Amino acid sequence: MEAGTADFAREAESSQTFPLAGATAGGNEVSPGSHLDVQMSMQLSVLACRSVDKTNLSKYKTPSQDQNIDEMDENENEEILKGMMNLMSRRMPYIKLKDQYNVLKRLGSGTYGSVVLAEHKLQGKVMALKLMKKKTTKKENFLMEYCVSLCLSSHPNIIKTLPVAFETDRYFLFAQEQAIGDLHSIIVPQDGLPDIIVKRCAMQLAEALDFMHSKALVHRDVKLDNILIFDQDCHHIKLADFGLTRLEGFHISPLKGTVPYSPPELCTLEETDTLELDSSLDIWAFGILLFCISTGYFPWETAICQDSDYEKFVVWQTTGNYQKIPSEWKQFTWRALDMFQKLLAINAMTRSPAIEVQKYLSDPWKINSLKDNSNLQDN
Ligand SMILES: Nc1ncnc2c1ncn2[C@@H]1O[C@H](COP(=O)(O)OP(=O)(O)OP(=O)(O)O)[C@@H](O)[C@H]1O
Repeated sequence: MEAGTADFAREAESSQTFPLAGATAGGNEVSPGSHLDVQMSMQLSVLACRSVDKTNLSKYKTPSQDQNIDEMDENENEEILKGMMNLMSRRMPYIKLKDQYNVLKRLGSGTYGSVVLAEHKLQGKVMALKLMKKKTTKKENFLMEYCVSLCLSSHPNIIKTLPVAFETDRYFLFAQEQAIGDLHSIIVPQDGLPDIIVKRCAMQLAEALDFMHSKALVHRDVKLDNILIFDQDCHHIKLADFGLTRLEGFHISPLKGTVPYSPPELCTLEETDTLELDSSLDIWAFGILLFCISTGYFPWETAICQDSDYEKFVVWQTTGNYQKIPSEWKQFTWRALDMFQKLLAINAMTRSPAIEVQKYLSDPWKINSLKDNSNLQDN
């Protein structure tokens, strides 16, 4: 069994235990209620199981096969996603929200809609419902986000999407487990979070990104608001919002995604040009996010040379001259700087995989945390 297949199989089992509104055992009908039937959940999960795992394939490939395997990988994943979206599209129930759910409160909102806490009236199950306005959301994009979220949700650091999706007059909706907030809400501006919490977040996010990237999926919107927390000390955090997620190789236009997190190759893209999507885009955003949670601010606004903060970073990187370290980077230890240089490599081809951060977890990252440690030892 390929890595990841067991997770998806577990997902298939767990979706059978999720309360099903009026589903007939083994039948195809979806009740006027909102839950997917058992067979539908199984089909989705089986399709997800077939997803090719790049890390596993690479064990068997010779260098001359590289290109073919990558193409096969992406094509197969695309077919799987299309299959899931087709199934979903044909089975998605149409309901009146108020008939089946009590909306308890708003949990958050974003560019494409809002997220509310809701209780299923019959089953009493409480869940987060993501609502996307039909006026501004193509059904295809909704289905893509839902299917990608469902495929990835077996990972412990990715938000769990429930087999519940439906439409109302005004919205497309799907359900997820409820978090207590997002990383943005706990960052202390201009100060950041303590080293120990930053490293906790780094480790969990690296695992989530590594999992996505092994399925040839690129998140494209890694940012503070999209990291959901389950406790104030970040012992348990999860990557969320797969609205922009696409397969590697997809062509993206300039300025999709959030600017301070965008890598130079995207910021400098001409209006009419496109960029072939690659996981290195998420790695850059991950590096920026780690800087943000460590310091409480962004290292620069936009990764273009007209931005003086970014320009100083480029000079330091291209000259390799440690005398040229910009002041805001001097608060980090040599080890942390080494890690940041790998995540924020200006040349996208040389950026490390997210999981590289694991090598740095036993070192202090902030210089003031070194002082704190020595004070602790002195006492
Ligand atoms: N499962 C959840 N539990 C608790 N809060 C959530 C959950 N999902 C989302 N939120 C909150 O709602 C906010 C918006 O959610 P989300 O990012 O999914 O919406 P969006 O419209 O896709 O946003 P964006 O503008 O980033 O594309 C999040 O930043 C978070 O604060």
